Amino acid sequence: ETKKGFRTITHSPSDSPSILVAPSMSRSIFFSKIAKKPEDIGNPRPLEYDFYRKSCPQAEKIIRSKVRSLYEVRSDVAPALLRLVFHDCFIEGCDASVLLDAVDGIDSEKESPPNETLKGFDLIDMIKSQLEEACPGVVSCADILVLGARESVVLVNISLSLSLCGLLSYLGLNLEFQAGGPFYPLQTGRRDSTLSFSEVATYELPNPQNDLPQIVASFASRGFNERETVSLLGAHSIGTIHCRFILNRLYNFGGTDEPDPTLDPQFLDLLRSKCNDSHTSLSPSPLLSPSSDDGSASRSSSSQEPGVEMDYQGRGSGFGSLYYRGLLESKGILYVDQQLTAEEKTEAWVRAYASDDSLFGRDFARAMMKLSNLGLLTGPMGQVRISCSKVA
Ligand code: HEM
Ligand SMILES: [Ca+2]
Repeated sequence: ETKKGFRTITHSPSDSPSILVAPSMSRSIFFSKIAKKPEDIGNPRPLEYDFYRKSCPQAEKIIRSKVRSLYEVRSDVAPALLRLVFHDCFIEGCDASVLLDAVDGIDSEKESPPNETLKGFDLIDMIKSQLEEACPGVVSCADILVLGARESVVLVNISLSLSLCGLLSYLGLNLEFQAGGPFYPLQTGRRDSTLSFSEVATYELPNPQNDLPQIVASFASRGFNERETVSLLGAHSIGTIHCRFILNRLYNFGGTDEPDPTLDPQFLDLLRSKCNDSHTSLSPSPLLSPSSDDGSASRSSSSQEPGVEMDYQGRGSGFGSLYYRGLLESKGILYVDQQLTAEEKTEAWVRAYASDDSLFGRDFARAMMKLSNLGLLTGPMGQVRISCSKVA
């Protein structure tokens, strides 16, 4: 009873000025309707390395092997889990709030417009059910999200370096390669929220049409500097962008009836060949015009929607550096991506990462650790859900 409504906000982004928060959406008003402050909660416990060592010693191993086995059969596993952790941690911290279904007429984050094309909920459920078999009620969905994203990053890099190794040995070059990319250590012991923050997600997740000052302000409101922001966007090395997010750049940029003039002309042709004009009327950007569509319906239909692979040249190797090299050649797919080269203060980092993979790897790993530790909700706050989409 009193458990429901527990919420700690160690990190409260709207306390700091954020141009992305609509004035009408005052957080305190929103919370006061649904959140009760617990009377006697004790001190929150810090995270620990291998938090589950006694309660569920095989937890991290189960997550790793499940992500790996899913990755072998589904190529979208890594991008789905990586994006999911960003969308969870950015909104009220890493508390699995993004996974909750709507209940009793309260909208869920999942259904908020910026989350309409999120994927990977089914993957989290599969991992969770294996953990529930091994240790019922012990491992939080929030920890599954951060650990699952970390395993995805490692896998992407392993497979990329292996394919590079394969190519080199095919060419008769026997160079030694260290497989595996930026692995980052993560502490555990996060707990799951009992609340979903639909309005916060709607107004505070960055929009693909944001310009550089908006991107910088948005990430700064979560404690990220420009260097960290540029490195995090390197996540856009993998996955798919649906056409709806870039149609305006291709056909009618800022109402001009012309494409975005900063796009490389050949690249523009390539993107147009994947996203033709007829899609314009079919799919207005949900991020520009929030719709009342059911989130799950548009999620399943978005898998059939046309899109552009982020590694569009089949570039294979190079999580990070090839994304940044693309930006230097005016071949950013999203408007936000290309905005990273709009000013010297961020372009300098784009250049640095374009030419130095290991610098990028280190910075990305550090920024992912920081992202994974936003807004901690630890015992005795929150709860451990049994099913990740429902409050326990
Ligand atoms: C300014 C900040 C950002 C904006 C506006 C943004 C926006 C977007 C958009 C519009 C898509 C395409 C979604 C679709 O077509 O379904 C996307 C995909 C993706 N984003 Fe971001 N993003 C941002 C930052 C990040 C960060 C920080 C991460 C992770 C650390 C991330 C990870 C991903 C991944 C992995 C995908 C591919 C998803 C997939 O293929 O399923 N993004 N992003
Ligand atoms: Ca969250």
